[in-house]
Amino acid sequence: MLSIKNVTTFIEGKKIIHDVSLNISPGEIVGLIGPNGAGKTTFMKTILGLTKFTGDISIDEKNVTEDNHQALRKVGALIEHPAIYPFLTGRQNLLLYSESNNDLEEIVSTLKMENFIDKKSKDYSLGMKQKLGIGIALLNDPELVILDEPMNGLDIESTIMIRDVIRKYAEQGCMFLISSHILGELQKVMTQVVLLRSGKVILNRSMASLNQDSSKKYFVQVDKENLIEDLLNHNNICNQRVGDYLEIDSQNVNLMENLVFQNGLYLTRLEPEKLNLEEKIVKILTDKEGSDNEE
Ligand SMILES: Nc1ncnc2c1ncn2[C@@H]1O[C@H](COP(=O)(O)OP(=O)(O)OP(=O)(O)O)[C@@H](O)[C@H]1O
Repeated sequence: MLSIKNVTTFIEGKKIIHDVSLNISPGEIVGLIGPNGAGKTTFMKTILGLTKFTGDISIDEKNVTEDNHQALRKVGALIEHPAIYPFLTGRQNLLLYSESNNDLEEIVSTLKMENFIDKKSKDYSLGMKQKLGIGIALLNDPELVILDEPMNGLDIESTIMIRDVIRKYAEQGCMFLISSHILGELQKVMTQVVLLRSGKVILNRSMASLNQDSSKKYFVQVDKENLIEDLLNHNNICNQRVGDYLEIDSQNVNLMENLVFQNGLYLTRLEPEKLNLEEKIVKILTDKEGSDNEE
């Protein structure tokens, strides 16, 4: 378990991360999102003991401090640019970190790197470097893997492959913290979403609960459109016209259905509101902006 309690990070005396708390359990894939400059990379670096911070960070109850990285023994990371020696081959780069040859070979094959792994990495494309960087992060059976924008430079085939690899490792209990600007991509793998803004966590939710949330409102349409609004108003059911349908709260759906039935109307549409993740995030950020301005 990764446990982060009240962590505040300073860079050059400036507070970049503000009092963040977060837990990640084995098998969880946490997506870290937020606007440019929100502090995602800094937060990841802090977990890796690379910045000054106050608060507590522990991995399996071992504390991470700026000068004691023992707790990070089972942590793999790819932050910003992969740390690759350009005049070594990909395999030689992996060998610098690897504790087991079998594991190394498996990673080369899982990440489909056979056709370039024995060439000098100075000649690699962006995508090849990225795959090698992810390979280094996955070496030695890690308990936690931290990936900053892992899909950078990857083609569609490689993106799908990396997604499958992340899922496979998570199924075996590995924890992931992954940042990405491509929300749709993260959405396909993450089990929990953390939204950072100005160094503060403004959302930390499981994807399951976030998806449930979107069903708070329902769209309703009936055959005799002119009657339904009056019927709902008469029975104190709050509703709002949006184009050619009405929007009502989910707790009023049963009542509305009974009224429609009792009054001989026919429901032609009843659907939960489904915002996509991007719309939800924009809405959360805009709402937060509004409440900040009121403060
Ligand atoms: N070495 C540094 N010196 C000074 N300020 C820094 C340094 N590193 C980061 N910052 C500041 O910290 C804030 C957060 O930066 P960070 O790179 O963590 O954000 P981010 O969410 O990863 O951004 P992006 O999505 O653009 O990559 C920014 O205001 C940035 O200017």
